[in-house]
Amino acid sequence: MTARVPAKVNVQLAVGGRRPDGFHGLANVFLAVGLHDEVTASPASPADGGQGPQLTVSGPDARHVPLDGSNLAARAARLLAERHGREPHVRLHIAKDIPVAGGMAGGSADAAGALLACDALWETRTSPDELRALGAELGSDVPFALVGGAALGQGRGELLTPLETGGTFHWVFAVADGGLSTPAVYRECDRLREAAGTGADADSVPEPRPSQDLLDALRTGDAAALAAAMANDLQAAAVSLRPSLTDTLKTGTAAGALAALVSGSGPTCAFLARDSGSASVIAAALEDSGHCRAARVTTAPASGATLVE
Ligand SMILES: C[C@](O)(CO)[C@H](O)COP(=O)(O)OP(=O)(O)OC[C@H]1O[C@@H](n2ccc(N)nc2=O)[C@H](O)[C@@H]1O
Ligand SMILES: Nc1ncnc2c1ncn2[C@@H]1O[C@H](COP(=O)(O)OP(=O)(O)OP(=O)(O)O)[C@@H](O)[C@H]1O
Repeated sequence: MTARVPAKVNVQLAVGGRRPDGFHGLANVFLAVGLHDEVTASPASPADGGQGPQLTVSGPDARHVPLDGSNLAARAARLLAERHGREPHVRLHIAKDIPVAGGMAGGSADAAGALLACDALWETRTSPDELRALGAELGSDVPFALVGGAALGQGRGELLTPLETGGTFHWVFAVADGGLSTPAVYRECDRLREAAGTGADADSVPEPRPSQDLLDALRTGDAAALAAAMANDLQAAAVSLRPSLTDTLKTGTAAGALAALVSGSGPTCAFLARDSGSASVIAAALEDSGHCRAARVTTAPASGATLVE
């Protein structure tokens, strides 16, 4: 059973104060984009070796993906098996195309794909609500990878409200050399807030809210209006940890992007383009500049995790 799962960009990431549990309250507007990982689950028996899922990974970034029990796809398979009182005997293969530690929720996509593919293989018939709840136990971005399209994530990002979208948005993603750690970027966001004297806790940071202009732009498919409303509260923290991102962002803007922003916790940078022609021009400029490892052109919205086999 193979599940195909999209990456995401956060067109708005409003970060509230740090909560007592260490997470941050969010108004997180997710948009699924057309870069995908595929997770294949096939039968395995204990005789094949090991107790838990047996994992293999292919793709250009495969060497950066952990193959031990910490892998989010393996954790997802174990969690689903435990919930259904069965052994997690399965072979999992991840065909990885989403940049690793890039702020595009690649690990979360693999967790969502493993939940869906194992549920089909094991015929455990888990409801979509229960799959999303299991996903939330694995990570804040996992429920969205199951749902796809566009959605507002509240709480720590796991409480989803689907959003309407009109038309197709054209994107370019500048993939950086090396990743950024999501917890480190949230910590840097707190540090910058404390250094600015505003405080970082939930009682000192205003409640994050989605922008109505942004939701309207998504609904009407108005790329220029979406560009004007996009914002990422983690961008300053990602740039503080990786100052060279400023050059990447400037390169895409100079090449005609309607807007440039860091994708989630970075370091991938996202550029919204007017149309597919403009996206190609932006991608070529980014590749020529040497400010990124690769530039990927794609469209949004994309569907959530889907079984393809
Ligand atoms: C940056 C985003 O990708 C935007 O969608 C997400 O907020 C991160 O989601 P994720 O990678 O699924 O993160 P999780 O695995 O849930 O949490 C990893 C770590 O990120 C930080 N974290 C995550 C989500 C959140 N709302 N507040 C946080 O402070 C915490 O330090 C947490 O221990
Ligand atoms: N299946 C997986 N694919 C990639 N990384 C994984 C996976 N499982 C665990 N990891 C670990 O998680 C870390 C973050 O990987 P991931 O690619 O999900 O980052 P990200 O895209 O920045 O996440 P997010 O956007 O959700 O914050 C990696 O450095 C790796 O150690």
